[in-house]
Amino acid sequence: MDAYQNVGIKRRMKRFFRRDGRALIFAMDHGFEHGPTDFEPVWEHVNPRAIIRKVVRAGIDGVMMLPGIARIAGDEVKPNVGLMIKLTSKTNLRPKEDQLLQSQLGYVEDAIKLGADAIAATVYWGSPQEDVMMRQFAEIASYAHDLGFPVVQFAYPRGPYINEKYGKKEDYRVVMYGARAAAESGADMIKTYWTGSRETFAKVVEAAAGVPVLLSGGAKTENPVDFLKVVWEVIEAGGSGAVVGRNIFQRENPEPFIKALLRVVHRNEDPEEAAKAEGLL
Ligand SMILES: O=C(COP(=O)(O)O)[C@@H](O)[C@H](O)[C@H](O)COP(=O)(O)O
Repeated sequence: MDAYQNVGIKRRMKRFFRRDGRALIFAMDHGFEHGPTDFEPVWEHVNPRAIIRKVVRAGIDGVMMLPGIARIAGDEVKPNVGLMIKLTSKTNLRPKEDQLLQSQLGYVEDAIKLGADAIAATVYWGSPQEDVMMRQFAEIASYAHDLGFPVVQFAYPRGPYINEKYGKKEDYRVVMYGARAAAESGADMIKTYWTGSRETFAKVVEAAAGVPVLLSGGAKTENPVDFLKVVWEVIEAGGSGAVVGRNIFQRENPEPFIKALLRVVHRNEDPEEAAKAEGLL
């Protein structure tokens, strides 16, 4: 028989993942992490209620946010949608030498009070401050797991030695290393970078040894089909879905785009066909 905690973790994972084991999650921590200028392309989306209402209406599986946004607008995340609360971040205003650190800005108890179904934290693998983030993640994960909550790691390889050794942080060997480190440190879900091809992303998924791997969206693509194609490759590679921010809230009309993404994630639809079906082409 499972321990109580395991039952809670499994049950809460299902708040995000459908029966096919995949999820499309909306990310909305940018006002803090990048600054409100990220919302300038469609300024009405600076209002968390306005954008969350749209993504929920479009059928999103989960929403990720920091505790303060959950306090302001968490009630827009309807009970059938998973709520992921992230407890670490940094501002873009920090001096450059401190940009490779995510600090803890909230507590597991508060995320639970706010109705979280999962708790998230970032680790910049390869950062000179990797040690701090590893400990932060360990503390958050240990406590959340004790209480039956799944923990999501944003496993982002970033640091000077990575650039020196591999040239870029998206090199599949680096992303694969971060995903493996996330799995070995006890994550229940992993969010990481696109590696540029289905073959290399498949290796990232394998390195994660059964822990679901989700794509971290990245900058908005001008042509929506370009992003749908990346998500399609992620799914074909065995990825479990995507966590998407700018590609959603920087679009004037995000609802048909989300519906097209859901077609790709949950129905393996061809990206162009999905875009056509939702009137994007
Ligand atoms: O990790 C984040 C930002 O990462 P970054 O430092 O911009 O690479 C998250 O805060 C975002 O929520 C995540 O990147 C998903 O949003 P998009 O990248 O799709 O906008």
